[in-house]
Amino acid sequence: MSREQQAVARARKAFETGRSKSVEHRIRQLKNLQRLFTEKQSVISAAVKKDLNKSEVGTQLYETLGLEGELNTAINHLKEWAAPRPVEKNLLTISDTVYIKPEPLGVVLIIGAWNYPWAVTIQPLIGAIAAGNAAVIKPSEVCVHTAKVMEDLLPLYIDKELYPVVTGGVPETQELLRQRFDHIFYTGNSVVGKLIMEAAAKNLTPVTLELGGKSPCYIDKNCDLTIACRRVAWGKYTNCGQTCIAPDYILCEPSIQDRVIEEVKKAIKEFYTDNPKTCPDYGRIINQRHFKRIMNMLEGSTVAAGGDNEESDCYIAPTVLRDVKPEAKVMQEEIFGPLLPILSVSGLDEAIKFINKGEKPLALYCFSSDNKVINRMTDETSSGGFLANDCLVHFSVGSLPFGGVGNSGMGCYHGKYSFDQLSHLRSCLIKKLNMEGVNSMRYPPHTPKKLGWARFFILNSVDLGWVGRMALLAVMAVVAAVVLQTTSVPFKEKSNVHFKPFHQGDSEPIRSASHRTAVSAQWCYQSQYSCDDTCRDPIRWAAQFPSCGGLRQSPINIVSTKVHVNSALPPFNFIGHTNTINITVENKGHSAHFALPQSFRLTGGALPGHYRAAQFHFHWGGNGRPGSEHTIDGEQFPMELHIVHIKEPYGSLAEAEHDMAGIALLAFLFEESSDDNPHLDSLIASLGRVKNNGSSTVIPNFRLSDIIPSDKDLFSYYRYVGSMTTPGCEQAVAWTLFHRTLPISSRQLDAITQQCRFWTGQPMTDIFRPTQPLDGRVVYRSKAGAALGGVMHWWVGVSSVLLGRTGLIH
Ligand SMILES: NC(=O)c1ccc[n+]([C@@H]2O[C@H](COP(=O)([O-])OP(=O)(O)OC[C@H]3O[C@@H](n4cnc5c(N)ncnc54)[C@H](O)[C@@H]3O)[C@@H](O)[C@H]2O)c1
Ligand SMILES: CCCCCCCCCCCCC/C=C/C=O
Repeated sequence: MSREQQAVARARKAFETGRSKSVEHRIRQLKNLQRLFTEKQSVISAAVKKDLNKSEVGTQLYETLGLEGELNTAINHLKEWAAPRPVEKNLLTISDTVYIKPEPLGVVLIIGAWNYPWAVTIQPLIGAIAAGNAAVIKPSEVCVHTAKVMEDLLPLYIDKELYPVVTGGVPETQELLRQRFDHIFYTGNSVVGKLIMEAAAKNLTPVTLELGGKSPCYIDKNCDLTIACRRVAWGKYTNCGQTCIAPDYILCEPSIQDRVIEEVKKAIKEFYTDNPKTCPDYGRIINQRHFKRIMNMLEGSTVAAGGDNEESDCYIAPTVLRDVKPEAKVMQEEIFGPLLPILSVSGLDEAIKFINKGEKPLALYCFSSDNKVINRMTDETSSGGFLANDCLVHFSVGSLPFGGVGNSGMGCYHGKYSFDQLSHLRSCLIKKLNMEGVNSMRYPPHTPKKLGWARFFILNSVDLGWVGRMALLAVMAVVAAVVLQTTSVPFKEKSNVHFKPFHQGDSEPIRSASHRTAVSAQWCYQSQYSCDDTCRDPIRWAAQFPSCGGLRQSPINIVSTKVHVNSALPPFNFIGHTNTINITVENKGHSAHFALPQSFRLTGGALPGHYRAAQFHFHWGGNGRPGSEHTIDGEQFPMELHIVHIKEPYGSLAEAEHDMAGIALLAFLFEESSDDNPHLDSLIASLGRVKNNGSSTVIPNFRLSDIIPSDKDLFSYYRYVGSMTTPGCEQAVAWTLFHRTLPISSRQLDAITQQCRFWTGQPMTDIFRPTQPLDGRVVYRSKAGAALGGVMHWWVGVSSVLLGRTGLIH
């Protein structure tokens, strides 16, 4: 048996013991890797210095810092990633337990490249360990010193049977490729990528190919060229251009070429001094083969800056090439070195055409102050990743999938994507041996009538929460009976089927804090949108947050003559609202949130369960403009208060979002009064203390009952099912909009709207989402004196209306 065969066989045997599957074992191994990076930083850096002349700080900044971040994320989220993931169901599966169970694939082969030898080898390993696999690690032999350090150090920290390191070059890798793996994760060039895929095909082994290619960089004349060129120079010359996502070449109009050259030259000097050769932050070409390859590319091009080189030292200065033609040698393959060609294009149209003529790149960069240019570039091209006005940094955002498309690769990783990429996402459906009547529609003899029912059951997905599900089960039992009446298949079911919801914890992933931050950093209100700002305003939320384009979106315009009066909407019962407490208010970047304790609770109001308060916030306009989210008969009110409650036992919005009534939102509209509303004074004052995104303060001795009327006085309200009004627009909200308005003076309104700033620094005004289509939903209005007994009836009604949109139930 060859050394490679032995390593694979040992890893397989270790995998078969089952120990890699235990979440505790995975976390322990990841923590051991954390320890390695804490304890052996200097050994790691010394080897990388010898291989690529990277400084110790450079190695930390570009390689190990990212790994430490990935380790933290994996350790903190592993339980949630590995937990079963409940999915939406259709009516046929409503009483089943339907979920995705991530499971390990088996033994993964990781083949690393030399340019960021730690980042591209250990980052997939983190994913492989997190997903419960065994992994054979093959570092690049080109990075001689680093490969040796990996071979020596990894077995000292992690389970060496499960995760063996196999060193060697082409023959050793090919021997490994003759073994059977459950996944091959390769990083390197596209030519070898094809060989890897060919070898994998023999065993139908899935592959992830992290390849490279020529990543274009368009610089629009409409932008700050000093900043753009500094960022491009950083992206290009870091690691001497040997970065998979380095901007390969610049496309710009001829009129700005000279300025671009001057600005890039200035940045080179700023980063690497007048003599980059002696600068500790400027690297070297990995070996003489690559040195020669890069130098050959200069043939036929005009050097505008740099060009110095020394073969014995593998040194090539940061170099800029001007007036480069598409036929030039340097444009025929990925440069992977410190040459920066500039090609002339007549404008955006030609740049897009040029990019689309080439292979789909790993990264595409566009520098412009004009959102239209950036939008056209994203809309009309394709690439693994897209960055506007910066380079490289998307690699460090763990919530973004990193990977290529077409010739630049397949599959993706980083953060949870690494976990998913190296897991099998197994579909599970656990049915009970009852409710056979419902199945009769699929059993022969097949009839058009049964097909009609089958269409209804299959084409409707449901997301109704517990009470809704119970109601639908009742509907289904009736349907089953109807189907049976016409088919004479024996129906032996009891209609009181017990549905077992997931337990909190093993149910769904809690959305991570980093994810929420990423979400909040990208979207904006209409008032923030301007030519200079690239944020995503409400009409474009859905492009990034698909739920925002759903059919149950909020806010809405309520047409008072079209609401359905419903006597099954009883009053609420507020618990804790009269308590005096200290509350924290925080500027969240889009609005200010006033945190409420979970001891504040809500029942009644025909809500399907008990709810715990989470926070309240306001939506306002600015400069005398109204700012409510909901409108009544087209009228927008000065301000709107939302009190957010989460259904028990959910602990967060993420947990509640799959339940149609997982969130109960109480909304109050404000009307302008001539006198101040004294109860708002402390809130208004607190906003003055949280002017900027992220700032917070405490309001002492606060009582919610001071700003809203008591539950006894709140029997009159509108109810409909909708969504959160900010991204991700989760369609999980039972909305209650009270008839009773709250007073606020114009002076107070001005004070509120003039104090805070958005995350972008602009004044926080007009923070409301425009009203959304009703899309067939019904708005109900409560009728005073209703009885609690109608709750179930009411939710069945809501369900039927939603389902009735198909025309099958009325
Ligand atoms: N997408 C990414 O994340 C990423 C990251 C780094 C590098 N890259 C790309 O990788 C390329 C540079 O890396 P490289 O390919 O020079 O690295 P490399 O020479 O280190 O090769 C990569 C791996 O492939 C193995 N290998 C080489 N030839 C082989 C063969 N004939 N059969 C089997 N295995 C073989 C090597 O042993 C090595 O482990 C560039 O194109 C760059 O863009 C991509
Ligand atoms: C505040 C400092 C942020 C630094 C972020 C740097 C991210 C750059 C990542 C460079 C790429 C590293 C891995 C490259 C793989 C492909 O070759």
